[in-house]
Amino acid sequence: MSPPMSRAIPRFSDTYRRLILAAGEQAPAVRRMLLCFALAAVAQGLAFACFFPLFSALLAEPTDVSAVAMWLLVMALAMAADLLLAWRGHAFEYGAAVADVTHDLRLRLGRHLRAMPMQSLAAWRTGDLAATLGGNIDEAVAPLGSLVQVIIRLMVVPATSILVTLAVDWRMALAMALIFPLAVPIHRWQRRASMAEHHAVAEAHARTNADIVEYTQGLAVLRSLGQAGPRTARLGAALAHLKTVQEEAMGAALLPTLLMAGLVELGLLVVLALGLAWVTQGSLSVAAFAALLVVILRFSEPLALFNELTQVFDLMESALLRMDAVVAAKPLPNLPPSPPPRHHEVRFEAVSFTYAGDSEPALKEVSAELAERTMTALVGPSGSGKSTLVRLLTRYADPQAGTVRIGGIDIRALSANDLNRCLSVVFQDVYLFDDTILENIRLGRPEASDAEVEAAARAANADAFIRRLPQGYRTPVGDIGGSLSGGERQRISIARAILKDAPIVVLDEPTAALDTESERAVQTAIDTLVRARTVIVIAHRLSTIVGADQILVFDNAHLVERGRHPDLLAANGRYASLWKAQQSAKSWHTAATDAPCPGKP
Ligand SMILES: Nc1ncnc2c1ncn2[C@@H]1O[C@H](COP(=O)(O)OP(=O)(O)OP(=O)(O)O)[C@@H](O)[C@H]1O
Repeated sequence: MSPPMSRAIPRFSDTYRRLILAAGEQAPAVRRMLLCFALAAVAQGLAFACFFPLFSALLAEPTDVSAVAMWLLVMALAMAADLLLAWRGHAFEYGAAVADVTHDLRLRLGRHLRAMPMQSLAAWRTGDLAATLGGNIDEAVAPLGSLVQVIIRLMVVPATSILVTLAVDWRMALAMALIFPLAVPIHRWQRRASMAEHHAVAEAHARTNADIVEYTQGLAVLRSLGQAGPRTARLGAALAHLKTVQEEAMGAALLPTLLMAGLVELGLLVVLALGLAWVTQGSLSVAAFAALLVVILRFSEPLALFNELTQVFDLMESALLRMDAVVAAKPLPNLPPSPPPRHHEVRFEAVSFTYAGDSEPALKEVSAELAERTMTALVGPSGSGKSTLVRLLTRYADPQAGTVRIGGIDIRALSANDLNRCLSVVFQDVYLFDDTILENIRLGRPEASDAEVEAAARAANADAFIRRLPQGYRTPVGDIGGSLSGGERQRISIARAILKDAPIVVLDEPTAALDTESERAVQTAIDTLVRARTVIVIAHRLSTIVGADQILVFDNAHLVERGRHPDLLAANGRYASLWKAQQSAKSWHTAATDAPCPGKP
């Protein structure tokens, strides 16, 4: 999904404001470009207006040669000014500025993504974000020069011509302006339809994009589950939806466009009829009428295309809106800054948290103290709030009530860098980037030397298998990604954490999905990582945490028990029943595997 967006017809002034915002540091250049286009259009309007005196001088008896020459000169000067100003405006488009705007915009949106709370980021699907950061930026910026120039011209040239004509003959000006009162509602109707369709097309695009990314990323899993076919059908449905929406969009825009073209033709006929009547009556000179026809023909044709042009404009608007939605996600508010903590015990003080959109809290008034250099295990049934507690420590989001402290300091007073330096998180799913193994480990501490990376890998029990890879540490993950086992990926992730050397380590049960042999190798790596650190481990298999200094037992968003393994067993409460359930499942499993296979002696 992506955040909702407004569907009102955008005013040109709104698009202008968004464009200037999107242009960032290049905003003055964009403003200059728009001004040049507007002035060029005024110059063109003035050039057209010269037809009236020019034709009058030309058709006078006898021909007023000096006046003809003068008006031709004025016309030529106005046209030269038009050309010069338009060229000046285009210099922006053809210069590096458009590339600069696009580049800056990507960087700025990237910075927003980094500062965006993880909870807001999680609301976007990956493909959706990729479409916004990739395609939408180009859609918003690329048409800037040519499109804006044409639209400005279409609005300013007729307006200027009409104003000048007003000074010559108010009836002709009125006749020329006849087209506009009817054109405005048709134009608004067309834009309303086109805006709705553009949103639908943009959403369908984003959905298809996200589906394609998900499909390709999950293809291995889908194949293993035999679901590649059914899922392809789902992707096919998304593509079919996109096609339908695109067809509808074209259909919806057609009628207003045809009406507009018809209206312009009708306006021409009316002006023609009126002009002829006035000429016959003798209240309008033939020269003025001829000039009127030239001018009106010159701008009526592009006016008929105005609707089609504004559709591209709406595409730009829709892209700008999607970027606005990224920018609208504000970073979490910080308290007045504090220096980094000097010790690293963790305290949760009456913390309550409800996810955006959920009605039930995920944590309710949880208070716990995790002493420095001790191991705390979080246990409890699925959905009881264990991961949420850890997320609050990483500032995935801030709790609605209560405080999280490291070394006595409210984490909202720590800079993102200081908080990040305090924490290493080892997840169950390890993400490896498309780079070498060496660089993947170096992510833990980018300034680490090769020797330090290798030392971390040795400590994480990963050195031996890395050296067996075709190019050792310099093997690109893309070449071997699929052939690394879960345990090997896990050890790369632990090597990262060892290299990072953060005082607090969070383990999201990294051995849960491993076979016994990999588990042993990873456990050795973990033992090195957690030495002399404050450790929080989310555990599903209670047998792995019997030695923990403290076990926090969660149930339905509440912290219901705490203590060491033997004490909790003796208390015979929630933990004891979880333990008994796991033990009996284990003995049932052993009994089942010990039993002879049916049909075998
Ligand atoms: N991103 C999210 N958006 C909305 N609700 C969420 C989100 N993540 C978790 N929840 C809800 O919050 C509650 C606590 O979830 P949490 O992941 O903290 O539980 P858990 O104990 O870690 O579960 P598990 O052992 O299955 O990982 C659950 O009801 C869950 O559905």
